[in-house]
Amino acid sequence: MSKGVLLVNLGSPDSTNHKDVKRYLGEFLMDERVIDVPLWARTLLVKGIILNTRPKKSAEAYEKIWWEEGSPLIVLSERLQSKIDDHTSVPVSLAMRYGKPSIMNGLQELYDKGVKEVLLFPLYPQFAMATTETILVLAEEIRKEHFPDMKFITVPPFYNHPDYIRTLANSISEHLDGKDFEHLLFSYHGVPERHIRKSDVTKSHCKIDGSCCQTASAAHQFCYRHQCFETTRLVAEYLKLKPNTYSVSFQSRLGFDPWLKPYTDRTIERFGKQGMKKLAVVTPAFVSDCLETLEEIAMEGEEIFHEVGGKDFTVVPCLNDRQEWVKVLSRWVDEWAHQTPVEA
Ligand SMILES: C=CC1=C(C)c2cc3[nH]c(cc4nc(cc5[nH]c(cc1n2)c(C)c5CCC(=O)O)C(CCC(=O)O)=C4C)c(C)c3C=C
Ligand SMILES: [Fe+2]
Ligand SMILES: [Fe+2]
Repeated sequence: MSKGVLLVNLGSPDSTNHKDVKRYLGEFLMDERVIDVPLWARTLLVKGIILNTRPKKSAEAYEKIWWEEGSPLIVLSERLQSKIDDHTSVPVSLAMRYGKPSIMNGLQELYDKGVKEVLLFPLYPQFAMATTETILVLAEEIRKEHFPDMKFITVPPFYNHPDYIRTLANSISEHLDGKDFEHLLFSYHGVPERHIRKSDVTKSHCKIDGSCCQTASAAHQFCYRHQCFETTRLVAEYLKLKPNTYSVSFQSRLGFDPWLKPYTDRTIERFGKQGMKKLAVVTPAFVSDCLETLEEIAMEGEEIFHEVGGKDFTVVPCLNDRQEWVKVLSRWVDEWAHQTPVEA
């Protein structure tokens, strides 16, 4: 059976104009796995409130980070896809969960090349209902309706995979080489605490307290918080970071519900107020630089740190199309592509 790969990332608006940003945010936030309330409440919240105010603020933010070629997230994802495609023996396509290129188009592109077995590859190291799960659910709906003879295999979250940990650790040490910093902050995209409880397959493990994520449980296969802590622990171990020289925080909170804590903005502020002068930040929930890393961390985060007396603020770029990362992903793809199927 002919094989191919579909890399899937989050997506961006088509441009920074208000109409495009509003359309993109509408599609994103009306996803029941992103704002997980009943349809009537989501419609009221998103169309009645958020879309009246947020697009202006978001468009201004996108304006600050937009490249001549387009959205950094899309451009960087395209570069990654093109390099993996060059390094592997099977066709590799790219899709976005929201906006363009769509998952439908990505699957069609592979189908037109004769692909019948697709490696679905969500570009998220850690599992979340708002990222990995929503991609898999939509892709399956499209498959059933349009490509019933296609078969899917899914790449699981790779938050603790030794290749990913090594690549991330090498990228951190390379970017911080020769830089004198007091603390390394691992800032992950946040999610509402409710999402963690919803994804708990045991229905009783995730208490979101000091210890649940460190106590072995079947829940951790789908626990975003556990997986963020594990990525951090393994990278810290690899880099031999000393205790208290690194920590975890969660960024990009939206709305009034409790999200995973501690919040990144408040953490940066606290560090500065405590007299810290040199802070480094890495954002391992994102494989490609995007609005959340280039604007929220590199611009807003730096401003907060400076306002409270901090001096050096260093941001480690995402893995993007880094050579070591391209090699790792290409090897994962080729290992899958050359597996001989086990006869039933
Ligand atoms: C309201 C809920 C949101 C949840 C839950 C959420 C989870 C989540 N998101 C990412 C990755 C990205 N998010 C990005 C932008 C972004 N995220 C939200 C909201 C939620 N995200 C909004 C409203 C936006 C748009 C921008 C804004 O108005 O602030 C991006 C950047 C996209 C880009 O074009 O650059 C990424 C990437 C993860 C990994 C995640 C859960 C783990
Ligand atoms: Fe987000
Ligand atoms: Fe947990």
